[in-house]
Amino acid sequence: MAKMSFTIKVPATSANIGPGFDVVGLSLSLYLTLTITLPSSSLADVPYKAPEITYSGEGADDVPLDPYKNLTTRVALYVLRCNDITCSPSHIKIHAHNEIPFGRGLGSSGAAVIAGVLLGNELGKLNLTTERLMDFALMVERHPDNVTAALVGGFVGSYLRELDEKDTAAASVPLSEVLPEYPPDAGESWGLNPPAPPMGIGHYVRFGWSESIKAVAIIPRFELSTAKARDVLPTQYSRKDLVFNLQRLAVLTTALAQSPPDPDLIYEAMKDRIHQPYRKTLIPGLPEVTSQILPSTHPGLLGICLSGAGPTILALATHGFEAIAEDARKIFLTKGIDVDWKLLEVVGGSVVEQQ
Ligand SMILES: Nc1ncnc2c1ncn2[C@@H]1O[C@H](COP(=O)(O)OP(=O)(O)O)[C@@H](O)[C@H]1O
Ligand SMILES: N[C@@H](CCOP(=O)(O)O)C(=O)O
Repeated sequence: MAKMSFTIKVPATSANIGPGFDVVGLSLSLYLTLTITLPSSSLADVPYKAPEITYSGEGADDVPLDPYKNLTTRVALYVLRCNDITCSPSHIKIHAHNEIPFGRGLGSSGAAVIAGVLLGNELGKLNLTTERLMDFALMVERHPDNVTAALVGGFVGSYLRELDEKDTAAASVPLSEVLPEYPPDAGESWGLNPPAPPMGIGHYVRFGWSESIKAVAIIPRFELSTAKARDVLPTQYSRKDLVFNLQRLAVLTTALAQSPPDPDLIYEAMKDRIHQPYRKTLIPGLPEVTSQILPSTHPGLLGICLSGAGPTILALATHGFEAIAEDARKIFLTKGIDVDWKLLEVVGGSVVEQQ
């Protein structure tokens, strides 16, 4: 039987970049790559067979290989079912190779969600626009910073449109309804389609990025789920703290595009009072690393912050990468935490390629 295949390659992301909590994201050079093989001839006479998943790389020991439990294939099925396609094509094989560590603040779940949306779009031959792909991703991920950067690439800012009452209700359905448990028990029907997203939920703009700036990801060897790191955040903030972040974010989005980048401007512009102060209880060493590694002590450093919900630290720098990472390692070691570090580039967004 002749086979056809295609690949879906989705980058890692670092969200927030200090003051831009739930607003800005950066796509980085670590990838989740799916290779999908499907039979080219009809299998009308053969019983249906659900996708067969194999997996290598980060998370390989933990990730569910059951297509009704795996995040990526569940999201693909959500996209298909919202478009009146009841299941994936029969007899497909999906190999996932993942370089993005789980639960470290480098957007592994955002990448899995975008991979799933793109997979559903390809399998269903749906030709969805970028805007509609985003709608589906936002029904699962709910904050736009990682998924936008993972889909479109680069340094991006995004907001969620104010929805009317009906669309607010549609966009607020629990995740268990968006990604219900499948398949039904033998003999039972698949039920109604899951709730489709409202149209045009997310909007974004890509900022400039100075090519001289690289990202040092200092990755502690422990996982922190984004849900847990969101649970420690307050629901209300003082005007002083909001203005502190807004002032810095306004400067940061342009300062990172300037050549040469100005460390005096950027270091201060990457400070935050909305999420990092609350997350330090979950990440021993966070305040020390972000306050002791400075442009004056580490030439080349531009700014330093928590990556996404953590625990990874993101240092933006033009040179001196190793000294920054090794000194961060020393500080984390005083708290009993070992780290790995990677020098990453800012890259383009997701790519689907027919083989
Ligand atoms: N490639 C993947 N395939 C399936 N599930 C994934 C994949 N990547 C991440 N996940 C799921 O997302 C979880 C991590 O999400 P989250 O807590 O938001 O952290 P992160 O900062 O890495 O996005 C993992 O524990 C796993 O359940
Ligand atoms: N804005 C979110 C970003 C979460 O990113 P992740 O990579 O940790 O999933 C937050 O800060 O909670």
